[in-house]
Amino acid sequence: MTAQTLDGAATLRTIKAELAERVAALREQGVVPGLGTVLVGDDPGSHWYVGAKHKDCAEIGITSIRRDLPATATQAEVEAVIDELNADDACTGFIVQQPTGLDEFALLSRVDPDKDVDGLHPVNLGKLVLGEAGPLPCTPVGSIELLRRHGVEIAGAEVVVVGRGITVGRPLGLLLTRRSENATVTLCHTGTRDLAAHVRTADIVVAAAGVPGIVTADMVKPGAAVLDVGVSRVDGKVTGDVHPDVWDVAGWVSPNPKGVGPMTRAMLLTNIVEIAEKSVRP
Ligand SMILES: Nc1nc2c(c(=O)[nH]1)N[C@@H](CN(C=O)c1ccc(C(=O)N[C@@H](CCC(=O)O)C(=O)O)cc1)CN2
Repeated sequence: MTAQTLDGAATLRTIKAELAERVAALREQGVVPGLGTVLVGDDPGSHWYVGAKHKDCAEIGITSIRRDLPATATQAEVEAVIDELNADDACTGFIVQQPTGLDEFALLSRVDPDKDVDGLHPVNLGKLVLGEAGPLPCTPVGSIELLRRHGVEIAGAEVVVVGRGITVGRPLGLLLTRRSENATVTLCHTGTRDLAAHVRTADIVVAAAGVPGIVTADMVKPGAAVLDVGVSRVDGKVTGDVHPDVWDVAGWVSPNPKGVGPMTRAMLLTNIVEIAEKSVRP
């Protein structure tokens, strides 16, 4: 058996086509959405991600405001750029690309929560805990959207998330246990005693530990859906957390690349468009 593909690249194309229509409608009403990015340093991966985000924006009519700073930039210099984007009316929302090597909690906290298209500001993460509306973190919500658009049943599913990071694992547990998703979630991490025993129970596995190949075929229930979120670079090549032999057992697998990564970009675009639409119809 070979698993079916949870195709993030194709889904991104579909979502961009849908959003292009919404952006065109906004422009007709005189609203031009704009994405800002703050990038610190020379990490080639981060440069690629930021470049891809601006390319996506250009394709669907969102304008770009790009602020690239050298690796020597200080906390105060980055905070000054954040203040500038907070005050810029042409900037609907913006992100500080991680990692920065600086105090990221302080940087995230300085972003105007209403412009936080990453959904990672403490106020917006707090809203997620409380079940209030707000921008949602892009990778977790993109993972759910990928499953939904491929018809994978989430309600009632046993989900095992491997990884408790702030950008993926923790918020994903909160999203999946909302009434609208109704999944049962087990959050595993480096302190989990028997990871394989937990993963074996799962209808849906989300591998977001950043450990190449940590989820192997012997751990996966036949027919399960497996999302590969982890990104490591092995010999310069993107390598995920899901071992290739999982494709022989699972029902669905998201490849890596071309799985969850493009969905992160799709949800960033969605967050910008939603904030812009709110400015027209609050
Ligand atoms: N401020 C943020 N920083 C980071 C986030 C984030 O959500 N907000 N997540 C990751 C990186 N990330 C988004 O910025 C991201 C990851 C992957 C992709 C993507 O499209 N990947 C491609 C392949 C890329 C490659 O070949 O290297 C794919 O998976 O097909 C986009 C964005 C950390 N930082």
